Formats: sequence, structure tokens, C-alpha cells
Amino acid sequence: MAAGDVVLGTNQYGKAEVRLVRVTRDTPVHEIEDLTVTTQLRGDFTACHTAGDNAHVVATDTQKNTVYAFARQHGVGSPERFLLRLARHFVDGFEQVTGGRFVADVHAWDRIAVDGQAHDHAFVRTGRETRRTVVHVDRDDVHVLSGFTGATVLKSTGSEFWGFPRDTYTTLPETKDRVLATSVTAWWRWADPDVDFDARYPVVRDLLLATFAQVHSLALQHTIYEMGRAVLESCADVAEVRLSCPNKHHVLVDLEPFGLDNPNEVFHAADRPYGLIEAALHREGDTPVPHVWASVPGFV
Ligand SMILES: O=c1[nH]c(=O)c2[nH]c(=O)[nH]c2[nH]1
Repeated sequence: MAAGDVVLGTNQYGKAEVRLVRVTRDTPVHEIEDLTVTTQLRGDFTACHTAGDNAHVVATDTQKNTVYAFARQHGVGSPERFLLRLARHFVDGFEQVTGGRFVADVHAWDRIAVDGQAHDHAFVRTGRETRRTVVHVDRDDVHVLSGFTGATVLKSTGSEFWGFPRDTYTTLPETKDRVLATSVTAWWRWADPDVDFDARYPVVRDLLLATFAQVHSLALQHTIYEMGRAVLESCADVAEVRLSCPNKHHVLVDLEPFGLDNPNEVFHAADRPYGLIEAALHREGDTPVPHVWASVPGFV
């Protein structure tokens, strides 16, 4: 190869955001599982890029069909297991596939209550957080990230923010009692991919949110550090935690022009701009895996 020749670098491809709804109708009480699944394969796909030779290309349409067929054949269950099963299928079934990135979002539904009874087959989408998972496979090197996005939480007290530097451009008043609100995006990396994901997911999620509630916050940075620390201190199976939290500012409204006081009761819930507070936490001595996190977009 001559100097200056063009070289194909990292590449991956697949079907993005396959919308999958599986109804389990073994009994009159149906269950639904609603996921958005992305599969992206890595391996020897050079000839397709450089010469248009598709002999190695597992079509993205085939990948999509596999998602649906696996949902029928094996069920869905925990999104992590579902992705691990898909990843194994592609890596073991096609010599040219060495690994990939597999992502699933889980959309939660609740049963509609009719006369106080949960309906058998009518559901309403909940406003809960979206559970997420990314599976990263490189031959036998398997990493599973779990997490969620869109958990909107608020504390009406127990939050302070003061002691920050003041310069010509600082107008923000110091406060010993403010509203703290955010929409938590959390990811954690399992130390080992052999986990009872469905049992452990709510434990980690609840611990993160309970810590948000319990920490007397001196800054959102302080709160998210404590959230991550709580998980690493009590969950030996979690190796690393990453949190991304927009500070949903609640600004006290000046009611003085109307002859009214405002003792921390009436706020303008500002939309934009917002502070964006992000942190990654791991245990000392832990081996970092930046290539795995690189598959999670838009994160520290
Ligand atoms: O918790 C906070 N952290 C900041 O860094 C910050 N900056 C700001 O204006 N308000 C806040 N709040």
C-alpha cells in the first residue's frame, strides 16, 4: 500500500430502532413487551466498502427479521439476555462477524384499571423511566451496560447551592433551600455479564433514586456523586456508574410587584438553557473499558 492510500477504519452497520411488541397470550391475561432494538455488526466487511462485494454482508433486513423471529422463538424476557442471545447468534453463526453493538430501550406499559381491577388485555403507557441496555461483544469479550433515561425527579427542599466564585458576570443568588429537579440518565456496567438482570435492575434503579431523595444536596454534582457511590458501595456486581443529569432550574418568581411575598412557594420551571451535570465513577484499581463506553453516545 502506498503512503497516502485511503484506509477503511472502524465500521459497524445494522438495523436501527426496530420496533418490537410481543404479546404473550398463553392465558386470557396477556403480557406485552415493547422494545426498540438496534443491532450493529462488526467484523470483516472491508470488501463491501471498498469493492461493493456483499458476500459477507448480513443484510440489515435479515438482522431486523432475526429480532422478530427470536422474539417469537425464545421470547424476550430481560432486554440484556435478549441482546446477548442475538449477539451470540450473529457472532457464532457468521464467521465474518466478530462482534457488535446491540441496544434496547424498554417501553413500560401498565394495565388499565377498570372498576378497580387491572384489565386483562388493555394497557396504558406509563410515564416511567425508559430502561436501556447496550451489549458490546468482541468475540468472547462481552460487556453489558444497563441503565435508564427520563426518570424525572424533584426535591422541594434539602438542596443548597452556595460558595461558588462571583465575578462581574455572576448574578445567581446563593441559596440554602432550593428546588432540585432533574431527569436522570444513568448507566452502569456489570462486572460480569452473568447477572439476573431483571432482579438486579430495580435494585440499582431504586438505590439511585433513593439516594437522590436522601442526600442533602450541596450541588447537583454532589448529589450524582453520592448516587453513583451508593451503587458502587452496595452492589459488588456493578463495576462502574455513569450519570447525566440536566439541572431543571426552578426559579423563584418575584411577586413583589403584586404586593405578595414568595417564601419558596412559586417557581418558574425553566426549560432552557439548563445546567448539564455528568460524572463517571468506578472503584480504584478497576480496569477502564473506554471502548465499551464509546458505544454509548453523548456521554462523558
Ligand atoms: O447544582 C448546581 N451545580 C452547578 O454547577 C450550578 N451552576 C448554577 O448556575 N447552578 C448550579 N447548580
